[in-house]
Amino acid sequence: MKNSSMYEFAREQFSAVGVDTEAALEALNEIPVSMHCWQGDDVDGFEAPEKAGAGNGCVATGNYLGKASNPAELMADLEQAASHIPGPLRLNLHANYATDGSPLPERNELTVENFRSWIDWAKANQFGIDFNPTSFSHPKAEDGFTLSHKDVGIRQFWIEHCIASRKIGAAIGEELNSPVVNNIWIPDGYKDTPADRMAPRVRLMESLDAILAEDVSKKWNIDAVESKLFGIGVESYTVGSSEFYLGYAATRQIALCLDAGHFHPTESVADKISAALLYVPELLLHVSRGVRWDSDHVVALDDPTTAILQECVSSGQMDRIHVGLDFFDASINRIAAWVIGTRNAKKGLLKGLLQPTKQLRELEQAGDYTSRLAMMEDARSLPWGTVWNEYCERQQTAGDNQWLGAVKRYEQEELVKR
Ligand SMILES: C[C@H](O)[C@H](O)[C@@H](O)C(=O)CO
Ligand SMILES: [Mn+2]
Repeated sequence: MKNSSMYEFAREQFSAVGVDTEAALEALNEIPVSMHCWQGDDVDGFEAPEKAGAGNGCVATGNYLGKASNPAELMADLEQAASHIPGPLRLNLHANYATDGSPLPERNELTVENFRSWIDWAKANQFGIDFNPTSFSHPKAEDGFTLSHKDVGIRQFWIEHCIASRKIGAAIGEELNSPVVNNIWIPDGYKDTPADRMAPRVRLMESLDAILAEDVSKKWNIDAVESKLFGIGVESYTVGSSEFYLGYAATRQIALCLDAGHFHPTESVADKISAALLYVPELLLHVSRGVRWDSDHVVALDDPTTAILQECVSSGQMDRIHVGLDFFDASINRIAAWVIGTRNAKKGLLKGLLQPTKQLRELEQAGDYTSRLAMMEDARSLPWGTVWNEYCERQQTAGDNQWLGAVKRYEQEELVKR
């Protein structure tokens, strides 16, 4: 049976529970997903090799062939991945991926011109760009402290880097006519029990205030802050904890980043969305998959991930939520990792858009929880996969089970040469 006939049948089934699949497909096409550049090279970046790894708060494990090691390779790999992903995409760029300038300036002196090739690439490929200061993998982050460092000189260096990143974000946003989400994540914390939990947090708060004090266009640069529960070597105390950043983002009215891997494994990140949005203007999601810990596995279409993405759309707050990805798996083909994870994020959004939300809310309002559960559970077996394949077809992108061959060919033709 052709997918188009199957789609007509699926459309009727959704329509029977009050869901308009055409409206869902239109809405899906309005939600960009920000693909992170760092899946392509295990978070290495393009700076001097001696910097890579120093004070690195991110661990990619595996040694799959074909890692990108220069801008041309990373851009080609991104294009290969994007060709198998339907709908709008953005590029989530880290400051240590600066391409232009020889030698590259220190991080606190970076300017938009150091990212000129990325801007040209984004224009050519119709991507928006998001940005991140890189406060790790650097000699000044070697002891694991940056914006909360007790040394005022080191703190100042990272403050200047974050200010430079905000200016870069605003300039890119204006040039691409698409605001840049600029997300601050720092690795700061202690392996062992601290004697003073307050002082580093006061320093972090003051550093962030100094960063935000710089007048940068709010129209083109959206500031976000990302919390974390713990990291390898930072098991006992993270300066930028969830409570710290929720309070900070709420009081400074900036965006809060929720990384799905940065909470206790039994916490529901989906449940945090509506609560946080009462107090912060916007959210950035780092869609990721923690396996036992913040392992940054490729996004799967598992229940917790689906719940997060469903909640984004069913909350009716999608215009205040930015969807970004954050995983890095070096044990499998890196391009396939991007394709699988990004398609899954989009599938989760589609599943949310295909939920009979209005009807479920009416049942809830009427106190008919039996029917609410029955409808919610029956909705799970509606043929959303057929609607997804219709979307892929309309976007001239391969449907499920049809894209991997091209990625394997690219591996044989390009990646093996590296
Ligand atoms: C590379 C990213 O900035 C990083 O993954 C950060 O977002 C994070 O989640 C660190 O655990
Ligand atoms: Mn993250």
